Amino acid sequence: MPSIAPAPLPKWQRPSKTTEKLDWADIKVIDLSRFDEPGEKQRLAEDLREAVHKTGFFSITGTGLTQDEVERQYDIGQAYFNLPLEEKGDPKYRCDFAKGNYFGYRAANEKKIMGTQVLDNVESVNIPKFIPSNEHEPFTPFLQQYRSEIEAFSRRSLDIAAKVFTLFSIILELPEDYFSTQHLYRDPSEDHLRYMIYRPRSEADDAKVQNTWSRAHTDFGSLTLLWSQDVAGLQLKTPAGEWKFVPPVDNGIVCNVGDTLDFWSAGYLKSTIHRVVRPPPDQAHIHRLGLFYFVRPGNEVDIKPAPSPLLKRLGLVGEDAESARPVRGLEYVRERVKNYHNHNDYADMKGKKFKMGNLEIEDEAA
Ligand SMILES: O=C(O)CCC(=O)C(=O)O
Ligand SMILES: [Fe+2]
Repeated sequence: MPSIAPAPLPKWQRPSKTTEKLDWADIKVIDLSRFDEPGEKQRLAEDLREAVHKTGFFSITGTGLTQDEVERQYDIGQAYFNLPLEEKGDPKYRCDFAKGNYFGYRAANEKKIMGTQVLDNVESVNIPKFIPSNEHEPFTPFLQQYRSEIEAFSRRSLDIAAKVFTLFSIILELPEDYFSTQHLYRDPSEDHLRYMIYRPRSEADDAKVQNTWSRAHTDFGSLTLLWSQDVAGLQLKTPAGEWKFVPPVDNGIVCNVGDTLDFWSAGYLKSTIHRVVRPPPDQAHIHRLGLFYFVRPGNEVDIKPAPSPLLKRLGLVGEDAESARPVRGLEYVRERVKNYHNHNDYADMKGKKFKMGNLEIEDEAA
């Protein structure tokens, strides 16, 4: 097939940071630039321990990605969302929520929020890993033009995540590759690179839904990489139950632990509740474009507490942890996506739990 040069794209403009005084979370920043030097991994793991145990949110810098490489992904995302709805919303390329399949396009304005008439304002597209088992998953022709650079970025994202998994393994006193080998690029999983945009609503509509742009939730997989977002809105819930804004970190990536890693570590690595609210007044008009990589567990991987000496000493896993009938990676993620998205109303889930086999997670603690 002759290669066709991709259409040139308008540059995405990074929005200015807010000048409002917000209640920011204290986020640990881990610099990965010396990751491969002797003793460095161990030092970084120690530095990270408290943050992952308390909230599971932290930032990484020194990832090897340049600003230009990252912004190119925003250019592609912006151009994609500017397509007419008939094109990006073609049913062939949409998420199939009835099956819990999150690959493809999720349209805005199709679901109501918290029982009101106010509509969901989020559009996203989830791009699966570029491996043979995903050949028939949705990947729209527009994005296909940029396939080689999207694929390169997707692969590098998981390479970065693998470094974080190494730190988690060290923290739990497991072999260094314990988690990274359960999240290999070549193995089928629900991993995806995501472009996501929130469309501003009127102040009056936002007020009807308590300013909710994305309701409180935990992430469904193992680890989320969220490229530094200058439009404030993401908030995490602290162990004391307070909502705090997650601060941007220049040329950094905010990371947060998801449900499956929380289960895998018997709750030692925290999958913390977070949400997105209407941005502060100086940013509330901005179309809030975001870039993410969601790492999910391998489809066939057993989600059960790891045989970690630390977790055993803490009494978090018993010696017999190996015998319970575990839930598998694909099973958990598909069921969780279905439960979350396959309906017409993003209701308030305060106090509700999601259960699957021996796994249970609170969507939002009361
Ligand atoms: O848009 C954001 O800042 C966070 C979105 C999020 O939490 C998610 O998509 O899981
Ligand atoms: Fe999330």
